[in-house]
Amino acid sequence: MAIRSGCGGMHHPYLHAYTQNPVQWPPAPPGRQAGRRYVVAPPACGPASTAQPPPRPTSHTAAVRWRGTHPVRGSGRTSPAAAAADAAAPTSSTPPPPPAFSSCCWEAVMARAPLPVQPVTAVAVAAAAAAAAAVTPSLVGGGWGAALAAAAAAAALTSLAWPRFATDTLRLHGTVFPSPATPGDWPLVGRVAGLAAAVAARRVCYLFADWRAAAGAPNWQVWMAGSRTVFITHPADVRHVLARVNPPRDTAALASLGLLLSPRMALLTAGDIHTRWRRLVVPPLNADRVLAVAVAAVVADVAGGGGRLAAALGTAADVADRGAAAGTAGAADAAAGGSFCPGQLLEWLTLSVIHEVLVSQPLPSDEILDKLNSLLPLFIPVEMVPSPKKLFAPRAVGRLQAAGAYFKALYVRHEAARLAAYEDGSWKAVPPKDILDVLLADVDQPKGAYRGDRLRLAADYMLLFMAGYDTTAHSLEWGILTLCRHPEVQDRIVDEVADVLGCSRSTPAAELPLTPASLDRLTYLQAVWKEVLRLYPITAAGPNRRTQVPVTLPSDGSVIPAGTAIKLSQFVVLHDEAVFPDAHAFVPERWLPDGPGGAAGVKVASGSYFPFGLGPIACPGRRLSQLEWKTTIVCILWGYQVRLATKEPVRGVDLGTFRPAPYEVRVTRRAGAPPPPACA
Ligand code: HEM
Repeated sequence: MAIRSGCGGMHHPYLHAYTQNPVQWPPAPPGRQAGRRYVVAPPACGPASTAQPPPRPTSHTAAVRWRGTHPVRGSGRTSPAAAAADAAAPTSSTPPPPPAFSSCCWEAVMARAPLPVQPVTAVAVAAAAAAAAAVTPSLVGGGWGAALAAAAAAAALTSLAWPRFATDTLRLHGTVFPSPATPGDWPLVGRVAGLAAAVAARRVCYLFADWRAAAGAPNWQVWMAGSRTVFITHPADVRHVLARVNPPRDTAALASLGLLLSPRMALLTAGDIHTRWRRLVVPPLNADRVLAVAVAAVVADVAGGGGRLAAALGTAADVADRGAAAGTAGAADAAAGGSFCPGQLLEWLTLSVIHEVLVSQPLPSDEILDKLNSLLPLFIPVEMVPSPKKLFAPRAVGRLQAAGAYFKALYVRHEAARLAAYEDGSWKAVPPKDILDVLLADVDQPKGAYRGDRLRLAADYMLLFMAGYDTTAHSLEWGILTLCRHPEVQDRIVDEVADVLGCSRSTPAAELPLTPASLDRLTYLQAVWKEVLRLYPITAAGPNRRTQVPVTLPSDGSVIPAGTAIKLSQFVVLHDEAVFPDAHAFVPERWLPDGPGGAAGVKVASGSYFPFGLGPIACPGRRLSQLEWKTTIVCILWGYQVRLATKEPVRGVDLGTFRPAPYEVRVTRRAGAPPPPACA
């Protein structure tokens, strides 16, 4: 049965989609869609390239010490199981046989040998500048000065106009994809203004969904200041590009991260250096003992005597109890502290967990959280200004660098303390107990991931803090919000915990037998987690990559030439009606074999599910985040029922990570729940 989200009238169509009236995707163009499945229409003019780019080399997993303790997923290689799953992917996504070459059209010829954009552009720009310099003095008088000014102006205009003309009109660079026919496209700068407005309004992922609707095709293109971005949202193409071709991330689109400490931060690197880093870090991040530490840290905060979230829940429930006894439940409760905003508490929780995982210590204060939170609003504006960014946004860059220096100092402190502990014997380096042990064991190894580069190591240390906290916190915010709207799902989760883990309702939440293995047995909870992340993917705008070789898309043989920026919008794919029937409704059952689509439906949905990315450089924190989410939800629901206290509709906010606008929850003690722990 489909369960619909229940928050009232919102403004944007895609926000509105989460209300009682889910909107349908606009129909796919003829030939692209049949029933629920994509079918491939033979191209009118067959593209030429039959050659697939060679798969990128994938890494081999696992530092020896951790072998056997981590799942293959995210370890940096494509496992045989993953390859088999890929091979068995639904028919909608199986690459069709390559179309035969037809010499009838120019595009097909160029698809076969797409010209690299930059050299052609450089020649056009130089020619325009030379012509302007030669002609201007004789036309308007003046000497070298006028000639130089004219050359510069001609070069600037040509570098904006030529790539678009060459690609869209002359068709020099592979397939021309449809462009969204929405207002806001200016001839020279393309959709820069529209994007800037969406950034300012924090609705970038919704803009991409608008573009998808306007383009009328799953893959489309937009121009921004002389460069083309191809958006790929056809599920088969997404899988092909991420899991098989695996182009590197578009470092130009992530340059602000490199300003923090080092442009050699793992997220910005590719090839061997990145492979070595993944081999070092991914296995321990997914090792059972590290995951068990994470689960225990969550239980301590949500259900333990001294936890912040536990305290907030307990206080709010006490107020509700008193209000109920005095007959004043409602606004009076809220005024008396009977409701709270979970956002900050969840960020504290997830940062505490990653702190434990990294350095085996509880988070000492709010300082690191404040530093990280102050960074996020800086990234997008710095990203939007041209390079050199220091020139165009000196203050924001200065603040980014100051934050980088803070994290470098933090790493240096942690390293010094750990080395001292090794020295005085209070901490054993072998076997490694946390990520800091793993990093320190490697840093000076001549064949290791870092080879003495401590600045890079500090940058990656910071990356783990950054990537590991707000993503999971927002997934929990979305989860709690969704559960507030669906009390019946709350009850079903509690029943499942009691049944599957064999727990009596009088067991305190802190004593539930929660481990990575036991949480894996909660299949309904798993379905709820997946569905929340489908409806609200945290990196909603999606991974961005840049092709290094020409890529032929399996859906229709379109060719994306080397050097093209591509975006794979999770928000669009994960709301695609062709793959997820009733895509804007909350339907956890779609992930259960006995749900509405049956086992086949689960298979189709799974084939297009990628909130953590896909392929060799997908998110290595998926499992950690999943366990944090499940543990938090179980610990909350075991003791309490949650309700939304905020009356207004809760909007989605895309600030690089996609989160709900702050909202308040009210909690009441669940009937039969054991008394809360005494506060430490
Ligand atoms: C709901 C939670 C999370 C979501 C939705 C998420 C999503 C993602 C996505 C989409 C990527 C990029 C994949 C690509 O480019 O194809 C990524 C990368 C990454 N994530 Fe996560 N993530 C989450 C939690 C975490 C956690 C808890 C950690 C903890 C360590 C983490 C660490 C990383 C790192 C280090 C990378 C870069 C990987 C690389 O460069 O190879 N993430 N994540």
